[in-house]
Amino acid sequence: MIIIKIGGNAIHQLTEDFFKQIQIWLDQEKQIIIVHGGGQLITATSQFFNLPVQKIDGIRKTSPAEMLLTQGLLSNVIQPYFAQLFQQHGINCQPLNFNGYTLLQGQYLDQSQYGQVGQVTSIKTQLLAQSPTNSVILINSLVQTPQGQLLNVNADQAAQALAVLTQAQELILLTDVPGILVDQEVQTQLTPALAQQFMQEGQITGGMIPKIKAALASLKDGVHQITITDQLNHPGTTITH
Ligand SMILES: Nc1ncnc2c1ncn2[C@@H]1O[C@H](COP(=O)(O)OP(=O)(O)O)[C@@H](O)[C@H]1O
Ligand SMILES: CC(=O)N[C@@H](CCC(=O)OP(=O)(O)O)C(=O)O
Repeated sequence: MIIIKIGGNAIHQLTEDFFKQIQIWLDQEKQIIIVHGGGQLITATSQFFNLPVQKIDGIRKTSPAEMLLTQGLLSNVIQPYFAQLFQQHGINCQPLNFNGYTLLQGQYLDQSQYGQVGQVTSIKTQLLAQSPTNSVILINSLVQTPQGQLLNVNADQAAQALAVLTQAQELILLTDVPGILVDQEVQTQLTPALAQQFMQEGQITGGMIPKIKAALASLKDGVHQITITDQLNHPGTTITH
């Protein structure tokens, strides 16, 4: 099992090599789940509609109006766009939480602080078992509570939870930078202690914070290979003990 999270900013930089690598892994009978983001489009659309945009350490504070917009964009705009991209490259793709058909189940993270924001608590494993082989599973980061309420989850956190719950071999966070940069240099390897230090010193900020936290939590919970990079064939930053 390989979990690949593709950030909203990384959507536009997927290369032919990316799709070739995915097909190679599928041919090797690896199961691949892609978790896509879309934060950039959510922010731009919110601003267009004069909805306040507030992020706390990279997590979007989500009002009920913002939740509707987020759900619409992730499920009806970004996910179909991704599905089409895969199909155009000849890769079978199974969207698994498209309009209420959710793989991820969850609960509120902290409603008083973040509003309609969730965290993943479990996955519907029977949906995974039913999905066809030789096909990429494509999901967004919305979760459904036991009461049926949809909540917004940061896509890095969703990918981390999924990696841990599926005991994935590898978690790859694809973003718009070639790795963790410190003094403009990519850190090829980062230990948890160094990562904490760089966050405390303010060398790692904004959207990189949920990525680092997701990487550290995955490492602690048994995911052995965790990479933050901009391309599958670039080494990026490996998070390791
Ligand atoms: N130390 C750092 N190294 C690299 N990027 C960083 C660092 N600190 C903050 N960032 C920011 O994190 C961004 C990636 O997070 P984000 O914009 O949320 O991407 P994504 O949409 O892929 O999740 C980078 O574009 C960069 O602006
Ligand atoms: C709660 C929360 O922060 N949800 C994220 C979900 C999308 C996301 O994480 O997209 P990127 O990976 O492109 O940043 C958001 O609303 O932006």
